[in-house]
Amino acid sequence: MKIVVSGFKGKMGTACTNMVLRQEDFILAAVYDPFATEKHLDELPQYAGHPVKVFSDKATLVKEVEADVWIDFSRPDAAYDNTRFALENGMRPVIGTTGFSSEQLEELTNYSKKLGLGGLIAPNFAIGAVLMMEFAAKAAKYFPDVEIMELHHENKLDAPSGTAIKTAELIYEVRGDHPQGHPEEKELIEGARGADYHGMKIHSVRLPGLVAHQQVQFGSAGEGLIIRHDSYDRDSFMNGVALSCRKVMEIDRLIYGLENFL
Ligand SMILES: NC(=O)C1=CN([C@@H]2O[C@H](COP(=O)(O)OP(=O)(O)OC[C@H]3O[C@@H](n4cnc5c(N)ncnc54)[C@H](OP(=O)(O)O)[C@@H]3O)[C@@H](O)[C@H]2O)C=CC1
Ligand SMILES: O=C(O)C1=N[C@H](C(=O)O)C[C@H](O)C1
Repeated sequence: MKIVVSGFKGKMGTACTNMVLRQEDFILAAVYDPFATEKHLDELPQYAGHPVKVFSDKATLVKEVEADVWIDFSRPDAAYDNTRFALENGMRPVIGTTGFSSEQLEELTNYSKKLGLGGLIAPNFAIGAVLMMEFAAKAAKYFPDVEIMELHHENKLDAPSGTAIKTAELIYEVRGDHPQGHPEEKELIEGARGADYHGMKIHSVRLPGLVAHQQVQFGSAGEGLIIRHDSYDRDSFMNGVALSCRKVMEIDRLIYGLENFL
């Protein structure tokens, strides 16, 4: 299977290129980044002995390279364009980049169906994070009062995280709208109670030293329940990305969420 890694210079892009090079049935056909130069390959030890084409221009890439899968870990503001581009050019998208609106997800899904091309957009590729979301949705049936705290490294561009949004969506499916806290509560400093998603609060923490962590905290009369997941290392996402590259070859439309492959 021939794979392009988009955003290859980044933290996740670097982990993905290493992962692709480690898999016997994967070929790293090309790497893409709008700001890349050949010099970047020389600087990256993981490419030693592997002739890989580097592109800073998508149009040139598709003229010179044929690939089955487009892995993308770039920026929230590039996620839609890159996914659309992959589909338009016959590459199955495996997208970890966050920041899609629900309208964009719907449009891309419809487009992939028209083309009959498989793909996946997943806000989190760590198996433990998928389980955390499923457990949280299950608990919400019995514990409708919940707050989500997501904690990430200080270079993260989007807040709340894609994982927190997906978790909130799953919980909303179970419990619906549910105002929380005192009806007369007032924020003395704006934002003190976090973001509000159908009554549930989402808090975003950004600190050096963190990777990706989320705590879903439930409260009920006289008891509490905390479901927590920690990614200590970006390797935590790689089994999910590798699995998804194989699975998108077997389906004929774009899907949202790694849980669909587990
Ligand atoms: N789904 C999941 O499991 C996970 C998702 N993520 C998501 O992946 C994304 C990337 O995260 P991370 O690797 O930490 O970020 P980084 O900032 O480390 O890497 C992003 C890279 O993308 C490059 N880039 C900028 N614009 C484009 C573009 N238009 N096309 C392709 N590449 C581009 C950047 O280049 P430059 O620096 O020169 O601008 C940078 O090298 C984020 O949205 C994050 O939330 C992260 C971890 C797990
Ligand atoms: O930016 C990150 O690092 C991560 N982004 C994803 C998200 O927004 O949920 C997945 C994971 O939390 C790491």
